[in-house]
Amino acid sequence: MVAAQKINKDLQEERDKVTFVIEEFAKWFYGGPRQLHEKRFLENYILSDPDLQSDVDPSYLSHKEKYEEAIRRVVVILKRIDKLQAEGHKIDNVHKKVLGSMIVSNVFKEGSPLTTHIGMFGQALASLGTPEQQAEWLDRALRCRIWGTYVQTELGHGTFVRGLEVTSTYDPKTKEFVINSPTTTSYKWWPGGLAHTVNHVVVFAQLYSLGKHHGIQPFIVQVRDFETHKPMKGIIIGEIGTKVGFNTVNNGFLAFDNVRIPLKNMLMRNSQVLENGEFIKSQSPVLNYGVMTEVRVDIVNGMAQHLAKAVTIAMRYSTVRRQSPIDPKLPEPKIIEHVTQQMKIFPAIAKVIAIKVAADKLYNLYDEITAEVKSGNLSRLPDLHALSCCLKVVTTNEVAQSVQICRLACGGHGFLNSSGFHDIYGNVVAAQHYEGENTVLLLQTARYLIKAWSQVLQGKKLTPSVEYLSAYKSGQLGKWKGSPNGILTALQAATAGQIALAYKHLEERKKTSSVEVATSQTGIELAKASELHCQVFLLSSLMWSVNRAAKYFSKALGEVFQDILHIYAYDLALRNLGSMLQFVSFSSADLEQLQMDFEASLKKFKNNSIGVVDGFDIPDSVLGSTLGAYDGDVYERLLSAAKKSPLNQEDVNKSFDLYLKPFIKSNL
Ligand SMILES: CCCCCCCC/C=C\CCCCCCCC(=O)SCCNC(=O)CCNC(=O)[C@H](O)C(C)(C)COP(=O)(O)OP(=O)(O)OC[C@H]1O[C@@H](n2cnc3c(N)ncnc32)[C@H](O)[C@@H]1OP(=O)(O)O
Ligand SMILES: Cc1cc2nc3c(=O)[nH]c(=O)nc-3n(C[C@H](O)[C@H](O)[C@H](O)COP(=O)(O)OP(=O)(O)OC[C@H]3O[C@@H](n4cnc5c(N)ncnc54)[C@H](O)[C@@H]3O)c2cc1C
Repeated sequence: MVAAQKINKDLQEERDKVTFVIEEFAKWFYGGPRQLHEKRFLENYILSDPDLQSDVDPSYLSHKEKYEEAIRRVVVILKRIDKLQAEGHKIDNVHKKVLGSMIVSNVFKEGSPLTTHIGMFGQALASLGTPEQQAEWLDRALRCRIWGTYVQTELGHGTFVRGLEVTSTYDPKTKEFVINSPTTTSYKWWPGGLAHTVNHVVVFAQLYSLGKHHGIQPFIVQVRDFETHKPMKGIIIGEIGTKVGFNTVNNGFLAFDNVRIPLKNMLMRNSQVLENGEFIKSQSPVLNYGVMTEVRVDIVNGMAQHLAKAVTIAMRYSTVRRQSPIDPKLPEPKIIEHVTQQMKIFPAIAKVIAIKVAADKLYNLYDEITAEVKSGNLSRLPDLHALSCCLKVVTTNEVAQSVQICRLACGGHGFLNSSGFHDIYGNVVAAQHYEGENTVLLLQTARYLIKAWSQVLQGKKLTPSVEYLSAYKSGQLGKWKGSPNGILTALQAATAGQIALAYKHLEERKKTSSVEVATSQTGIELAKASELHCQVFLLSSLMWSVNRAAKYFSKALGEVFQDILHIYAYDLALRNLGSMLQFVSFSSADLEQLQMDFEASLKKFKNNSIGVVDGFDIPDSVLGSTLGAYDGDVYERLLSAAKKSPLNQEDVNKSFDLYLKPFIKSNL
């Protein structure tokens, strides 16, 4: 990988201790040798374009310049993909594999204006459009010849989709829909790329036909002219301003002043409007929510990758950095020798793997269930919805927290933009807001859990992800054992106990209130239950995967997986003691032992920790960090990045002559 590179001595010393073959781990992490090879090929091919080698650090640019530079880079990459295809390389879905992945995360540190085109517009056409509509728009969209975005949220409503205000009224005389934004709160607000980038949108609006209301439906609208890129007639469009992160995503607003579109522009795979205005209902209104589910699944996978970047930086830096003698007779140690440093970083490494494994399982479930839905069987859609909602929430929350911990683990230097943490953090916390607010999504999962508990009470059989509720009801859970398996059982007991309590309080409240009010009043307990249920899923998926690894991988790698499982399980148990204590009996000796086991697991993993982050296989060109580069040349990189600051391009800044000097003189 880096044969010619001079590696920092301390880093090399730690790498020499690694007991497993890193390449074997990397192949597993990327889903197999072919996938790893393809990822590396694309990274090299795309990122080696000379036009991406510019010395411009976008963090020093103005808001407007940042956007313009982002669009320049988008086009460089699109041309590179065209070149790749012209040279005969056949890679399925190559635009998504490049522009919707970590490969470009250092090119677009604050997000890409094409992310929602890649991640949502195409999906909306594919899952909501008819074959004729796909023939008209999908291929051009996939080849990036038209650019679009997913326009749902309004100033006044994001969560409660049924409350959206934009209307689409069918006019049978002209066979057109008239799209209109009746109020200020009906301005569409937030969609990525909407402001100045896209020329098409899939917009969600309240459909009216022949005087009747037919709920929220999707429509495709051209918002900018192909030649001039000026807004089309009746389109009011712009940007919403700077944000905590995501500043090159070009999030926009949009209002419609009686914009007319032809009948064929309603995406009619599910519901339809006929020429005479007659409305044909879809099998289920939630079919229009499919794109959101797909993105929630993508987010879970994305979170593993963002955290992989953060832990790679923190781990390599902690190996290179030396500070504060532990034994006064010895030199200052690598900071990773401090056990508290291990406590910060190793559980975060374990989380990357747990989240990756959960994302893989969720992808499989998604593929299975969407195939069933396509053939008209919607019976397992609630399983997918419940799992994708809580995983989106818990992984974005956990990764946001862990990225912070990794940043703090790098001391002062972690606060520099050049460390890379700031941009990772901005991208991660954005995902706590978008694609369904986190509390709201937990409450969606809770609806499913309450139904499952009611089935348990009726003695019915449950789907595998909630089967543990039956085991709890029949008294099989609740005894503490300090192994990962015992921790899983204790967490299952805590979750089932929490669901049972929420159910009981819900039933009590239903005696005096409607079911909706009672559910709202029980929200705190319901959200807690969902969060715990998700932790059960994460731990059980990791256990399943680690046990499987024992069969398929070398003994050395199998042992590393076991170490990771132990760290993950102990850390999770320590963080959830409060919830477990309510439903599981512990002695104080049990808790003391748990703490000891956690500390021992950190120690055991230590020699392989650097190997695992190397196995995440993130090249420097993707990592983009002064602290985390493969060679560990931290201090030279920090200095050379600082020298690039525009303020350092001159000895004296003009503010001296303008302000400081006159002030000093006037006080003489
Ligand atoms: C460069 C590096 C890249 C790396 C990659 C990183 C990965 C990232 C990938 C990509 C990045 C993309 C970048 C940004 C994208 C952001 C995009 C957006 O934000 S688009 C807007 C999202 N908006 C929401 O999510 C609204 C949230 N609200 C809702 O979903 C609904 O309105 C909800 C569920 C809260 C309430 O809906 P009700 O009021 O209409 O319906 P009710 O009555 O509650 O539910 C009816 C039934 O339908 C089920 N349901 C609801 N949603 C469902 C669904 N999606 N699937 C199946 N069932 C669903 C419910 O559970 C309920 O079922 P029962 O009655 O309990 O049986
Ligand atoms: C970076 C970013 C990118 C985005 N990209 C897009 C995009 O491309 N396309 C698009 O259409 N949208 C996009 N959005 C919008 C996003 O999906 C919504 O902002 C998000 O779904 C949250 O909805 P909201 O803003 O209405 O929050 P609100 O619902 O107003 O949330 C505010 C508070 O109210 C609480 N609350 C609301 N309802 C309930 C309830 N039922 N029970 C309990 N508590 C409740 C929430 O928990 C929260 O604490 C984006 C947003 C961001 C931040």
